[in-house]
Amino acid sequence: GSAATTPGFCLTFDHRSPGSLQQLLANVRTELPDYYAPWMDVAANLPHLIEGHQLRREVAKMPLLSTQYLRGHRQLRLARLALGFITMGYVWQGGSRQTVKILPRVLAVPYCTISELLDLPPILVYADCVLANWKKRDPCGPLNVENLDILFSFPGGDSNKGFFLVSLLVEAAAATGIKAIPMIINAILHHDRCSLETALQDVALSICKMREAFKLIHECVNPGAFFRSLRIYLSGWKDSFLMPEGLVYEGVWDSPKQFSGGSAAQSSTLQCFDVLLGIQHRAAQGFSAEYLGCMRDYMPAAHRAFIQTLASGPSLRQFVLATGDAGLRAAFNKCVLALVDLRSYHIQIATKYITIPAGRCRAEQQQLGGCVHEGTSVLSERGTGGTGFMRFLKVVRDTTRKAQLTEQ
Ligand code: HEM
Ligand SMILES: N#Cc1ccc(NC(=O)NCc2cnc3scc(C#CC4CC4)n23)cc1
Repeated sequence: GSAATTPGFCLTFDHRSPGSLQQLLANVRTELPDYYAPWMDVAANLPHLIEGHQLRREVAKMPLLSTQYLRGHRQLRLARLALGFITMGYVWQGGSRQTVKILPRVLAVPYCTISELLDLPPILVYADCVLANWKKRDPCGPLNVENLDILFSFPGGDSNKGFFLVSLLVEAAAATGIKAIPMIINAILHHDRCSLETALQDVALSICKMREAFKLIHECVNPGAFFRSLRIYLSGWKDSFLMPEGLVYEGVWDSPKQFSGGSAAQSSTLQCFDVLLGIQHRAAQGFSAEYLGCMRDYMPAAHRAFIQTLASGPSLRQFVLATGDAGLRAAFNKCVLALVDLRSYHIQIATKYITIPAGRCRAEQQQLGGCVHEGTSVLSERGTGGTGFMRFLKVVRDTTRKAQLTEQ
């Protein structure tokens, strides 16, 4: 990873060049020993097995495999990705009507063993289905939608691919901003205003590029497919009225355990920029502060450590204010406003892909049979089309806006 050159304050992060990550996921089957074919075949066939109501039967036929033949971080991440998709498919295959209360030991035992090794919870997280769930068609080609594909999918067709790949491209656009962070810390420690201003401009530009990448969502994801299908499979079993006790991990723990549904609050990029800019999401409505904080436990250990290191380092806000330099204040505020802009755009997308389909669904509910109404993460409230998450997104956006530096 890249590190600041200043002794004693070393920022490193586990960013892989796309090349090596693409080696990891080049061909899912060959990437793991054949011994693991039972997992990979079911995971690669998940939409078909779920739609054909065969998933339970396939899992019942699965042997209990040992994790000892998995070699290195990449194979552990790939095995975890496959088992995570199968687990979510297994729990939510019957929608919210027939939820499963027990995860069979042939899944639970290896899934919890690998999760323990990777210091991640035994539930699908953002680092699985966005950060590790992709490969390049042409290994030497560019990182764009045409040359990318996802490895595993839920029912919901191409909208799966759109949702996960657009998120990945937004993350990729953040890379230059994240790489500027060690330079910023260095510039603060060396009182180097010029380098600091340049690095802040890189961060602002990177966040603008993230917003550009976001636009792809409109052509790659269908609101109905997202709301009625994909989001069900991302749901968790913590504070869930559908699974009030949580899930029994057979052969691992003898009482049910609760884990939060997948959320992009598990994305480390925006949390990095928040910490860099000193944006603290207060406990307004009791969600945003601890929710964003808790979600750090659902991030890869290296990402969690990077955020912690950043949070314990010198304060960029204090430094910029102390210099009284208008140019630095302007560069800092440009980063904050770029984040506000990104979050505002994201709220519009959440409205198009959740609030509106939820309203339509509720209208249908009055006429015809019901439709599922519960969000993936703990934020959404049942029946109200998940207004809990909308309040959360707006509080986070408004807190970001208040973080601008005014002349002291
Ligand atoms: C169909 C498209 C999308 C919908 C419906 C959507 C919806 C949501 C919802 C409901 C939340 C609240 C927390 C949660 O439940 O996860 C959220 C949070 C978040 N989403 Fe998305 N989102 C979408 C696309 C994206 C994309 C492409 C990104 C880019 C990385 C993204 C980044 C985030 C982040 C970083 C958060 C945490 C809150 C914040 O930091 O502002 N979202 N999103
Ligand atoms: N009703 C309702 C309602 C519907 C959806 C949600 N939340 C939701 O989909 N969160 C995930 C999310 C949000 N933004 C982004 S980018 C990439 C991801 C992802 C992922 C995988 C899960 C790890 N996400 C809340 C309520």
